[in-house]
Formats: sequence, structure tokens, C-alpha cells
Amino acid sequence: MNKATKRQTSKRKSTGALEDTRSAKHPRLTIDSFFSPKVTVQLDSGLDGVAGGVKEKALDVVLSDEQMRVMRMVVEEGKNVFFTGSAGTGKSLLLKAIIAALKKKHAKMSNVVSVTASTGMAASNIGGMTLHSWGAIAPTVDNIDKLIRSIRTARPALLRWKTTQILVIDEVSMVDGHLFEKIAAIATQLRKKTDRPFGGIQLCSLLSLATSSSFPP
Ligand SMILES: Nc1ncnc2c1ncn2[C@@H]1O[C@H](COP(=O)(O)OP(=O)(O)OP(=O)(O)O)[C@@H](O)[C@H]1O
Repeated sequence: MNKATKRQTSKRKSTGALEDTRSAKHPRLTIDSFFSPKVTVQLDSGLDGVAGGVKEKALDVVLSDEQMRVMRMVVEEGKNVFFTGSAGTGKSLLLKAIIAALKKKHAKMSNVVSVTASTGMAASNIGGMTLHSWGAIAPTVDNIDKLIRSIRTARPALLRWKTTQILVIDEVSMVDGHLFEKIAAIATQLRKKTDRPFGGIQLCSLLSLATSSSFPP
């Protein structure tokens, strides 16, 4: 074999190896892979909201049938879901699994999935932001037109309002009714292509019973 042929063969070999590495890194996704009951959820150290400097550990868990049912309703069926349950029933873990599945499903479209919570502590626990920051909703402004004018000047928030398809809200019990009304009104005005409630944004909310009794809306 002459030198040129050898070079070509080795080139072909290395391209094949590269393709193998690529497919290992980005395996072909099937719809079933979104609903594989085995999920890896990043768990924090147990210190709520304390993420900086804390080494995270991954744990493979198998979701229960009930957890899977809720996950399918959100991720596969696109339903508005509000779930609750008593302490220690796996709500937080399920929410993290749902967020992971949604992000995987919409990996190619940033801003489609928005992860929020009513408080900064709860938001940092799930890698999100507060609902007020997400929407650039000034808590002191009640007038919707005024709010929309200020949102239009906050381009990242405006983009989130226009492109979000699924809005995850943790600790929704601490979001009062007025804020929900504001969100619905703003979304309707900023997302004119649809007349569906919340401008067609799908909602997935977790309510902890402990917080619902502590902080009535
Ligand atoms: N399907 C599962 N398999 C294994 N462990 C699970 C599963 N679901 C939840 N857990 C574990 O059970 C414990 C309680 O779950 P989690 O914190 O999600 O419950 P919770 O309903 O959010 O509780 P709380 O209302 O008190 O915040 C956690 O240690 C979690 O890792």
C-alpha cells in the first residue's frame, strides 16, 4: 500500500471513530426515552436552596406509577397540571424529573421551558428564577398597560413571555391570585396569536401542603 492510500485509510478510520464518539455523546432520542421510568435527578445536599460550593450527587431513581402518570400528562399530553400531596410523597423529586424530561424534549429550543418558583430559595433549588424576575413583573405596579410597557423595555423578559410554551412554577401556594390574574392578562396581550388562557402557556405547578397552610393566598 502506498503512502497516499494509507493516509486515506487512516483518515476514514478516524472519521468513523469520531462518528462513534458523536453518537455516544448524542444518542438518537426516541419519544419513549422521554418517558423512561428511570431518571437521574440531581439532588442537592439537603440544604434547601444552598447550591454554591455544595457537591451535587446524582441518584438513579425509578418513578412510581403515579409519578409517571403525572409526568406523562405534563410532558407527553401537554396538559395544565397542578399537583400536590402530603409531605415526603415525592413531589419535589417528580418536579425535577419533569423539568429534566421537558428540557430534554425541547433541547433544541431555548426559552420554550421556563422554570420558576414563588421565592428565590425555591427557585434556586430547581435551577430556575422567581416568577417576578422571569416576567419582569414589578410587584408595586398593578396597571397592566404600565406593566406591559415596562416589560417591553426588558428584552430578555419580553422574549421569555413570547417564546415560553411551558411554565413550571414551584411552591405555587405562595403565588397570590392577583399575580395569577396579572400573568394571565399580560400573556394574553403579549401573545396575540392565540385566545387561549395564559396566552396558551402550559402550566405545571407544584403545591406543598405545608406551605399552603402556612401562607394562604
Ligand atoms: N420514585 C422514587 N424512588 C426513590 N426515592 C424517591 C422516589 N420519589 C421520591 N423519593 C425520595 O423520597 C424522599 C422524599 O421525596 P420528596 O422530597 O420529593 O418529597 P416531597 O413530597 O417533595 O416532600 P416535602 O413535601 O416534604 O417537600 C426523597 O429522599 C426522595 O429522593
